[in-house]
Amino acid sequence: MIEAIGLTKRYGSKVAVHDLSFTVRPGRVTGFLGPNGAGKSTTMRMMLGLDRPTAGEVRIDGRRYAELKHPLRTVGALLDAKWVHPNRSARAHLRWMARSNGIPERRVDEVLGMVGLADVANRRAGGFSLGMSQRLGIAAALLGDPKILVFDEPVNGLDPEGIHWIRRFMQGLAAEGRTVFVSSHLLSEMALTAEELVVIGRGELIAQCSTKEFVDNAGTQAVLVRSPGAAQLQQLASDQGLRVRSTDVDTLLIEDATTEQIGELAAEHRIVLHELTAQRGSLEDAFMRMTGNAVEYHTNLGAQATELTTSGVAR
Ligand SMILES: Nc1ncnc2c1ncn2[C@@H]1O[C@H](COP(=O)(O)OP(=O)(O)OP(=O)(O)O)[C@@H](O)[C@H]1O
Repeated sequence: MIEAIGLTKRYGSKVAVHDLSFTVRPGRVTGFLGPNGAGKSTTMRMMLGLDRPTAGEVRIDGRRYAELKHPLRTVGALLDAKWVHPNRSARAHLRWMARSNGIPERRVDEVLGMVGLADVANRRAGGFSLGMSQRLGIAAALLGDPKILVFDEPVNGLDPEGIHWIRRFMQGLAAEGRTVFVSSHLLSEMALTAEELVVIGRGELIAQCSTKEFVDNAGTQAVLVRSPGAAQLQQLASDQGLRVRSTDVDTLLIEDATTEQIGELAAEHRIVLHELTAQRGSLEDAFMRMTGNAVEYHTNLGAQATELTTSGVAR
């Protein structure tokens, strides 16, 4: 389990992370979601003892990183896939890491097999594609067989096959009972990968909840209606305070409404409907609205939900 408690990081006057508290539990993939610059990498670096918090702390199975007796056996991380000596082979790179951390060398071939790099184990890591480098980074994270894994944007720049592989691999690690914490700036990606989400914007917590709950709330709801009585229905819906756009003579788009609501309104006034369809706005657009600046967004997502003020600062 990973616990962030009141985590804050300032770089001079820049506040990268502010009073961030959340919990990451084992047995599922938890997505760490936020737009570029939201503070995900900074938070992950603090988790791994690579950056010192200005305030607050991170506990890994109840301890600070610096207190862990065998860090690599407790928590494995992929932060920067290109962090290898370019002239070393994949196997030599992992052997060097294993040796310096008291991990038996036989584990090297095990992890190379797990990530599908056994056939290229003796090739120069500097010549690896991004996808292969990511696999090597994951192999390094797995060397100590840790129960906790932290991956920073592992699918960035990968082709669909690479993305699919990493997604399935992370889900497999979680299914073994491990704690898997993975960052991304794409809600659509996290919706397919993670069961639980920690969402941040401008260094502050926006929500911690299940992915389903977040996605259900993130998409804007609208109802598309096609009807010979569109004009009358437009008037009725407007009278109820709904925002209605007419997209064609017989077609309306009614925002923040449900199909039940519009269907019943039409029935009450004996208006014939030819189509009644629920429409979802783009998930990414909704996500940017929720995490970006200059938005007023009220959410009741999860226990730790916060409310964004017009300046985008959570309170
Ligand atoms: N060493 C540093 N010195 C000054 N500012 C920094 C430093 N590291 C990060 N920042 C700033 O802190 C903020 C958070 O950055 P961070 O890299 O953690 O965000 P992120 O969510 O991981 O985004 P990205 O996906 O773009 O890396 C950004 O505004 C960034 O410019």
